[in-house]
Amino acid sequence: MPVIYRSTLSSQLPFSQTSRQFTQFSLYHTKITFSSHSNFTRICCLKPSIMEKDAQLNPTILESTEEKYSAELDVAVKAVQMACSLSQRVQEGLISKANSLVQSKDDKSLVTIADWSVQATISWVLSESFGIKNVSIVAEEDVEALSKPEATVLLDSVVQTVNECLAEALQFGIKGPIRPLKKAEVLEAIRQCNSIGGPSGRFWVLDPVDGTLGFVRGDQYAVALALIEDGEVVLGVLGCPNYPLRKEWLSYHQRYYRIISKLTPPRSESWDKGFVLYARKGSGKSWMQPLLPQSMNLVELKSPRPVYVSLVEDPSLATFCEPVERANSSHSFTAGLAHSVGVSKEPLRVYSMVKYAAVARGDAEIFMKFAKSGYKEKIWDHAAGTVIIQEAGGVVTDAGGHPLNFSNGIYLEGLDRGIIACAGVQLHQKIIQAVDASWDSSCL
Ligand SMILES: Nc1ncnc2c1ncn2[C@@H]1O[C@H](COP(=O)(O)OS(=O)(=O)O)[C@@H](OP(=O)(O)O)[C@H]1O
Ligand SMILES: [Mg+2]
Ligand SMILES: [Mg+2]
Ligand SMILES: [Mg+2]
Repeated sequence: MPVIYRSTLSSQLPFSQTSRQFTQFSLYHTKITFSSHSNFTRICCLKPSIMEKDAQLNPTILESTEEKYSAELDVAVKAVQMACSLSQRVQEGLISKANSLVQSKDDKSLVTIADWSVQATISWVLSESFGIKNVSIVAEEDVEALSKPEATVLLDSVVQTVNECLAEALQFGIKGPIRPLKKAEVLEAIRQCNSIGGPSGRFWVLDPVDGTLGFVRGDQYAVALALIEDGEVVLGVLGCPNYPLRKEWLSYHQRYYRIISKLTPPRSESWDKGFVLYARKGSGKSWMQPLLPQSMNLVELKSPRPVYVSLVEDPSLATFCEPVERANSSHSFTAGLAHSVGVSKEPLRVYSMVKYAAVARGDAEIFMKFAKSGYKEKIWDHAAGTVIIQEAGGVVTDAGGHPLNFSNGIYLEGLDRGIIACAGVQLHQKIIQAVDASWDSSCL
């Protein structure tokens, strides 16, 4: 049973919260053995510089994580499975018809019927499952553009897409509505995601389609849902419908989607393309579940399996990933960092939080994002990915080495320069040092 232990030696350990993290620590130092007994945990350390002698941990069991949030996680995974199915269908339509149901927002970014439809669907499922009064959601999209008189066709498409998805809810283990939702109900479900987050209480964070640019280009995108309680991300669920079976295909971009969709009918088999990753804070594990193929129901789905970050520590063997668009992150700055720490492989440029998935699954060792000065990162672009990488054994901080702050509204307030996620502490430290060494001479 995963149990959180608080170590009396926490000041001496880089990781001190979970058994998985101890195991991770042991992998770096290979001199620690970890054993757990019924009421105490013992660490045997053969490296005197870390610990003088065998040591016992404080046996206080802070909390059994098995039960907490299990209902929320169950519903969240099912809701993201539904959202992946919905967005796959919309993406297939967009690509085959060069559809006009893509809009530009005021900030010139894109929004599609999938963004609104996923937001409405997940909002509806959460409210139905936990009661509308108990659900507070921070999410990316609003109803402004959809509510305009000239947006009737757009709204009709969203309503139809939501209802098609909810009609299949039972297949995903969710009770659907007794009749199709009306326009006003769909708008209300989207509008209800108007929480502004904050330091206390519980709220969900949703990016219905992360990487909308990748989505409209037939490429990678993600559906990201997280639960935050008292400022901490406690659950993360990340649907990656186009994540390929072979990691090398991640860099094929749209070509991959076109080739694969010709070779195999979409959603024909488990594990051929796409999955949902999820993690619960403190559990020490991140899990991967295949997407639910059409015509299969939940009980037939293959069991989830755990994922772990890569054990590669040597920068020359490491792969780093970053946003595709230069406008979203400085490619030249990260190229300089990579060079200075000895990363020689080509960067893996992929849309969306699929980059977090790549690190969590061990397909890449580093993710870096350095947005232009003045841009404020939103919590929904990072919450789910952060907890999933951490529980898979990795490290996620800002460029000053501080944890990301999800407790201050919709932005990652106080973010120091950029975001650095790594499979291991050593790579992470090297990059943080490289940022410090080169920041003043950068133009960021
Ligand atoms: N100027 C600027 N700088 C940095 N980041 C920005 C910027 N503008 C937008 N965004 C946010 O980036 C999200 C997409 O990030 P990606 O990593 O997918 O970028 S990229 O498309 O691969 O370049 C994207 O998420 P989605 O809108 O959900 O796609 C935005 O929240
Ligand atoms: Mg967007
Ligand atoms: Mg996003
Ligand atoms: Mg989005």
